[in-house]
Amino acid sequence: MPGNIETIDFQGLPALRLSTSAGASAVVALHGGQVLSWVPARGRERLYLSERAAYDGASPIRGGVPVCFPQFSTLGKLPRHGFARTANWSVTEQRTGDDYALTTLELSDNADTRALWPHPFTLELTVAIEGGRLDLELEVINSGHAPFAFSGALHTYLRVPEVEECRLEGLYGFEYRDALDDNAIRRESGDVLRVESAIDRVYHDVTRPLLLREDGRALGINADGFPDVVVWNLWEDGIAQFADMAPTDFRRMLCVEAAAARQRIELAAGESWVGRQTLVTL
Ligand SMILES: O=P(O)(O)OC[C@H]1O[C@H](O)[C@H](O)[C@@H](O)[C@@H]1O
Repeated sequence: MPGNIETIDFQGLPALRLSTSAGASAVVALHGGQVLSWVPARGRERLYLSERAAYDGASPIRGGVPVCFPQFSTLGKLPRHGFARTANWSVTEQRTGDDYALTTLELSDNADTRALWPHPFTLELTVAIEGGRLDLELEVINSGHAPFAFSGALHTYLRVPEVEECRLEGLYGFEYRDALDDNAIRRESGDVLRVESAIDRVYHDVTRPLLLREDGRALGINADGFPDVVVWNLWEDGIAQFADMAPTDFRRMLCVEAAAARQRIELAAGESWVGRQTLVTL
């Protein structure tokens, strides 16, 4: 039996469900072009999706993999994380094979995006599942006649059994900006990052794949094109300020984001840029 892709209704929003013969699956909402679920073959859900997430078709959905574009966080004048995560994307490709399923969603400039950001562009997000692997590829195309610059991220919310038991490896020696310490620039001194309090850091120019070890299992996290890695968890006091997350959910999630957050990426007219994030169960 080959892989399968079906159109579904997810909490009232149109979405695609991808599945493979080995039992892997993913759900991708057209709202935001957002992956909401990923279950690897012989595994369990690996993405955090809040039970209190809003599905009103206008708000960002809390969890999964929001696409932040053309602005990461508040690094500019646009709404936080830009407009791609609240825009309606369309499906341009669906492909399945014996052991994989793949879809591409697209978002191009329109009156709403041009009112906020005056540039012609196309975004293509390709989501592919195969065995224990999720591949996300974001292509940014400058379809206009002038250069533009953007920042952004694949804002991946990983579901973890207990955040304090997790160990994130691979960040040793990299410089980071600490948003919770007046944006101080520091250098990671530990081989292993343990999250035991609120964290909001942008690690710069990370050139190694990361490994998230949890109780008895591990996830490889690799990025390409995106220079930075954001690690984010609100912890107890922080999450209390968020209406769309349950108070104890800080224990169930850890954002490890593939990002272009330190410097904007310049894209000449007619040029394109590609960034990827791959998650692999180990
Ligand atoms: O609440 P949101 O707009 O989705 O942003 C959620 C978070 O995204 C990133 O990880 C930023 O580093 C955080 O500072 C921000 O709070």
